[in-house]
Amino acid sequence: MYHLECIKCGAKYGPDKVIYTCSKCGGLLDVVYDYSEIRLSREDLKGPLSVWKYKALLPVSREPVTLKEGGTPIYHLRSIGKEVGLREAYAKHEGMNPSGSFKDRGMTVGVTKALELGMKSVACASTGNTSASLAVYGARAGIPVIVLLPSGKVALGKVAQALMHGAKVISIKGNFDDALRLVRELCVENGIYLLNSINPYRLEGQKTIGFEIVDYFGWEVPDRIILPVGNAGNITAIFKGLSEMKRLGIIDRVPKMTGIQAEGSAPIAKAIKSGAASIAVEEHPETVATAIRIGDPVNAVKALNAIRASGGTAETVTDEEILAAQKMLATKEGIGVEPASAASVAGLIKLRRMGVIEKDEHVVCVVTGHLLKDPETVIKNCDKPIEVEATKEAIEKALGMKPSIASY
Ligand SMILES: Cc1ncc(COP(=O)(O)O)c(C=O)c1O
Repeated sequence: MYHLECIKCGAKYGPDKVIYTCSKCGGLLDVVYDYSEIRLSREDLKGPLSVWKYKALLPVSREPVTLKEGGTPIYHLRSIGKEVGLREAYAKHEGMNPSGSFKDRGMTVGVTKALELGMKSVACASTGNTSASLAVYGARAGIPVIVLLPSGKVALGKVAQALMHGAKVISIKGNFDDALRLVRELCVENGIYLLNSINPYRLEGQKTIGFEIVDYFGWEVPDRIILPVGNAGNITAIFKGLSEMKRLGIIDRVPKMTGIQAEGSAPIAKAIKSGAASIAVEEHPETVATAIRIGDPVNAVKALNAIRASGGTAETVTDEEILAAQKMLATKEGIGVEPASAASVAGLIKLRRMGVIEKDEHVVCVVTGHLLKDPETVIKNCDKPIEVEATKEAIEKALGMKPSIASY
């Protein structure tokens, strides 16, 4: 059994209530299980990785709306690790989920919950990936999807997905924070189910990233998990899930949760660095990593706690560092990710060079979305294809080769 609980005033709500924040104090809600009832051991968790493998710690009872999400690969970062002097550096590639980002973990649970609650339509505001994922899972479930996007600031692949999977796409003349404020009002006033990460059920799905990481390493807990941070749902979710596993005796500690933000959009990193109790909202967030272009992260309170309680940290990286890390991952490791995802690896490089990450640490970077999500940024930052006549000689010349014998 489980209920919803306000993290601020402790008010409790039944699992069937459609509610996103505490109606008494406005605080964020958590899904809280009756942990004494959950019998779960390492023995019960044998078999391949997937979101629904961890059903005992997920808050739905009906058949899930699923596209076989989760089970994403973990890669050893041999070249990057060598370059920064870190043997145990890994990347978990969440771009290998059905819609190409980690959001699918939240949506398989969130959309299933929407059906369980009898909701007839779903909506979200999005920097792109949430909308793509919700469109996919709404289509799978057969319910209408509405998405609000900040006009001109969403990567092309993500808009294409939302459109093709049949969502009603509204582009607003404002930023993500405006879109989220508006969609919250829209949902509450019109009985539409809100599936942004303020919805605690969505975060339950996302916590399975952490489960899969410790499961993959044979329940050996990495020293640190590094994530890009936007609305701060993911870092919060992974911390919650791993804290639950610790409570159940499946693991013995929780990794240092480490959040990376783009320099122009960094309210959480700034609060961590200054020791402030709460964030100062960034009115005009800006970064090439549009997925994390968020000035007023809705899960800030939870994220600050996750970082501090785990002994982690937060850091900023420049757009140049993000794009350089994206290129390094692509060309030196064969791992294709979108800019926001590369922020975690840019953060790894920076924190290692600063000496914050020690050389014998075991570190996992979560790379959150696939390279093809944002083709425009790639095209802007790579050499253009070389156009030549359709002859072997022209190709050889373009490749700087000596003309072959046959052409004499
Ligand atoms: C690719 C990618 N990385 C990171 C994030 C940030 O995740 P969160 O909002 O949970 O901090 C997002 C959010 O949209 C994203 O799409």
